[in-house]
Amino acid sequence: MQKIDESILSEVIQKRPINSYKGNYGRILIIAGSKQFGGAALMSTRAAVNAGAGLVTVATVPEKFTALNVDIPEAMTIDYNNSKDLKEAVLKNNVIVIGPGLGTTENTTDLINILIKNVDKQVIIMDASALTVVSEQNIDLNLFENIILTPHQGEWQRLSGLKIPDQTQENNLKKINSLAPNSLLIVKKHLSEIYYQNKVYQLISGNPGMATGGMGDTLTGIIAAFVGQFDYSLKTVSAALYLHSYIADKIYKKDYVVLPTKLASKIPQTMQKFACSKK
Ligand SMILES: NC(=O)C1=CN([C@@H]2O[C@H](COP(=O)(O)OP(=O)(O)OC[C@H]3O[C@@H](n4cnc5c(N)ncnc54)[C@H](O)[C@@H]3O)[C@@H](O)[C@H]2O)[C@@H](O)CC1
Ligand SMILES: Nc1ncnc2c1ncn2[C@@H]1O[C@H](COP(=O)(O)OP(=O)(O)O)[C@@H](O)[C@H]1O
Ligand SMILES: [Mg+2]
Repeated sequence: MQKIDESILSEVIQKRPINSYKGNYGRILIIAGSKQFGGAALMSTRAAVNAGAGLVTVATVPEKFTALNVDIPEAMTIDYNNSKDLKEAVLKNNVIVIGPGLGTTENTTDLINILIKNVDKQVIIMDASALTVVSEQNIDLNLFENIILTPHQGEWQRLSGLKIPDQTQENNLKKINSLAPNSLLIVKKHLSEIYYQNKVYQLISGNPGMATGGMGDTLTGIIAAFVGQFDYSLKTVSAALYLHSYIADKIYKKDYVVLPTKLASKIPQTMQKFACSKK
């Protein structure tokens, strides 16, 4: 089993070419949030914008537009219950996050079905409520050509049927190979693991200060921005996962709890540090 360490950051994070423009850095659609869980959409979006995504659109409930526009004016907003707008956004964007804060209502099932009908080669990052609904409704994950799954251990238990003590690397590998062999799976926990193409990779950073609501939502935004700017590969996703915990570890040296909003605020300076450290 390979470890994911700091060297991945300078390997993946690139200095920007002088004549580049926002269109070079990914079009990200984040389908997230609900009346109850607006913060999840905000935290995912903030992380995507701060991690350098070129253009970010959030599909959410209109009640959250003002909060989003005030907190993250860089992002655009659409109503996910307007299926025409959502369909257009799915077609237009190349990386799509679905799940944070959606809740497990029929509405979330409808959103997943719209995605299934309209998606082609876009990279899907499926998290949180979308994973729970997929487990409950037995939705076939193989309908997505490029999919990254980011369950925590509770969500992975629902998806895989494996109880937490049984979530060994061997069992997880077997399960993902039968559920969605072409996916990239991140099982989030202390020392998160990536399962990809029949191999396991383990993160060697992170801390218990990260055990706070919104930390996973923030990760989805970072992964989306990285895939949008760099490429869809194991290395890129590993770098996104590492950056998240790397910044959290720096904050944890001084702060008892690692606030997701604080973590997000430190993404641009940390990325610049690794981009500039390249020879
Ligand atoms: N501010 C916000 O709007 C927030 C919204 N959130 C949203 O709330 C919805 C429910 O997500 P939750 O994850 O809270 O609830 P879930 O019900 O999906 O997961 C929690 C369950 O999983 C179990 N569990 C086992 N191992 C776990 C682990 N390592 N980490 C977390 N849980 C573990 C817990 O005991 C509990 O039974 C999602 O849509 C999520 O995105 C959360 O992200 C928190 C912040
Ligand atoms: N004790 C811990 N050690 C290391 N990382 C942790 C710890 N607790 C939580 N994390 C990390 O924080 C994130 C939590 O994700 P998640 O449970 O989905 O949060 P939320 O849904 O509230 O946004 C994951 O990346 C997980 O690995
Ligand atoms: Mg989560």
